[in-house]
Amino acid sequence: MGESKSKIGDSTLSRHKATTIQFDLTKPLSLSGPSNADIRRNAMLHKFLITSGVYESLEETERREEVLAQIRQIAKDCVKQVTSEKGYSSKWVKNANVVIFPYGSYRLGVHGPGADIDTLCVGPYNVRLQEFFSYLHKILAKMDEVTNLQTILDSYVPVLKFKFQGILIDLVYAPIYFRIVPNDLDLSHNSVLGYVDKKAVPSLNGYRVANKILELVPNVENFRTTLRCLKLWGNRRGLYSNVTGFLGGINWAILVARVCQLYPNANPSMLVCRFFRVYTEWKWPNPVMLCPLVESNRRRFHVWDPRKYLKDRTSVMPIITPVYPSTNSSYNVSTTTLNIIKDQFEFGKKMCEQIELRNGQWDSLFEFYPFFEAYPCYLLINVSASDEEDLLDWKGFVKSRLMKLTLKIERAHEKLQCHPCTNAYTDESISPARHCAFFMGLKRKKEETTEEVHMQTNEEVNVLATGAQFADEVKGRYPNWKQTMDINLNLVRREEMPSYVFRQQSVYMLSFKQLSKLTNVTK
Ligand SMILES: Nc1ncnc2c1ncn2[C@@H]1O[C@H](COP(=O)(O)OP(=O)(O)OP(=O)(O)O)[C@@H](O)[C@H]1O
Ligand SMILES: [Mg+2]
Repeated sequence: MGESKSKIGDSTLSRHKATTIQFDLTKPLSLSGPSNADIRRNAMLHKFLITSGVYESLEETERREEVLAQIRQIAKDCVKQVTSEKGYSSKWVKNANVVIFPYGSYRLGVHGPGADIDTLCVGPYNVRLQEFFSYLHKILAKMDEVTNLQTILDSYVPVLKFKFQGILIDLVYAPIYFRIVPNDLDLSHNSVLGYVDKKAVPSLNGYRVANKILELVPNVENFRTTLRCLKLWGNRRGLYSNVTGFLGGINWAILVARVCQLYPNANPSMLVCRFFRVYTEWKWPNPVMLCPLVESNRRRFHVWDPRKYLKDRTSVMPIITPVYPSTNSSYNVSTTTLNIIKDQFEFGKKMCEQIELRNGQWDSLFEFYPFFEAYPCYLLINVSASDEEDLLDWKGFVKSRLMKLTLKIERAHEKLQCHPCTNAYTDESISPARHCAFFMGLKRKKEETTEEVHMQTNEEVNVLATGAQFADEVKGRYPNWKQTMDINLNLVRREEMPSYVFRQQSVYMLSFKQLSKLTNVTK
């Protein structure tokens, strides 16, 4: 096929040495287009995607647009009201404006049914983030169409999360140093970053990144279809979750976009197979980048660069955002989760080879990962609170700390390997609104033995002690912790797995379309 493998992730780099990291972008690996067989496989893939329910209905698309229009109006009223209450003239109030920029998977055009809409709201400088969120929170709390309202101010990107007519919205806000925010505001040029506070840059960049990705791929439609495939695949193989140390939407988007650049004329079925070929060959921690790193003369922001910054040398699977200031979007991936991801990519490569060789079915590639069969023992992390609202915040916090638990166990028990499950489960017999459970598979590391070995009693005791320590730390670190919020950890053997896990697992295994209609399952 005239393809060259030589430059994938470059060199034989085995350890993270900044000086030997490959920063140059290689040229396409192949300019070949699809053969007749590729065209047939692509048609089968397309059918498979439709039956898997990754596309939303026209009705839902229209509803999303209506919801965005309503949110724009509410946000605009909100800035007007805050401006007025702060004593600005009636002219200021009249001119107070916001511009809404959807980003994330919605902007990329790859969102499935039930996906969130990530929305950037740019407002005037006189309405600060806290004021905007607090005012908007009050307005939304009174609306019947709004549920699950949550303001998260202490995260890297402060966000207001809510469901509007059942559609999940993640709203971020950036006040800009303009007296009047023009409706045709252009965020593409780097100079726009000079008009916002440093803290607002990550909020603006979500939108800038999505736009840049679309600009940098050779064929947007092929990119979209391939990305839909990989998002579905990642979900089914238990790899779709940034917070648990695997890969989130942005990571999949950049990984796929790079493959599209390497094979500019390939169709989606080819690109899916090339994806696994490229990333099973990739020499991590060489970074995946879509364009060269851009530095600014003013050096106002940190641009990811292990040649300059020691901290950036700890990235194990760098996937770099394509706009200034570039960051490593996969900072949560650890050596443990990278190994799990690599194993799964090998699985993907094997399945694709069979599909290509024997004209196999796509189902085999997209098989669900049998998480609850894969390990002899599991750590069960029970999380509870007194009501639904408290549980929502508390379990979110616990989930964001699970990565730390993985590292803690592996550090304390060198022989063990941890595999966090990306889904949360609920024992319906307790009270779904007040409890949920996370699981981690545990086994001896590969080099120890290829056989499954149950943990010894002293190991079990030690793991539970590490777990108890983790539980205390999480409670201590959670700023809104209450006596009624609890977390406890137990070990469960595979044969003793509680039955609610299997009932809910089968719910997860339903297609996305059906899944989005079920409200009692936590993503
Ligand atoms: N780790 C990160 N680094 C840089 N940007 C991020 C990161 N996480 C999220 N973002 C930004 O926020 C956007 C929305 O994140 P989100 O997790 O909703 O992904 P998504 O691409 O919308 O996929 P999904 O369909 O799962 O919602 C991303 O597209 C990206 O621009
Ligand atoms: Mg999203």
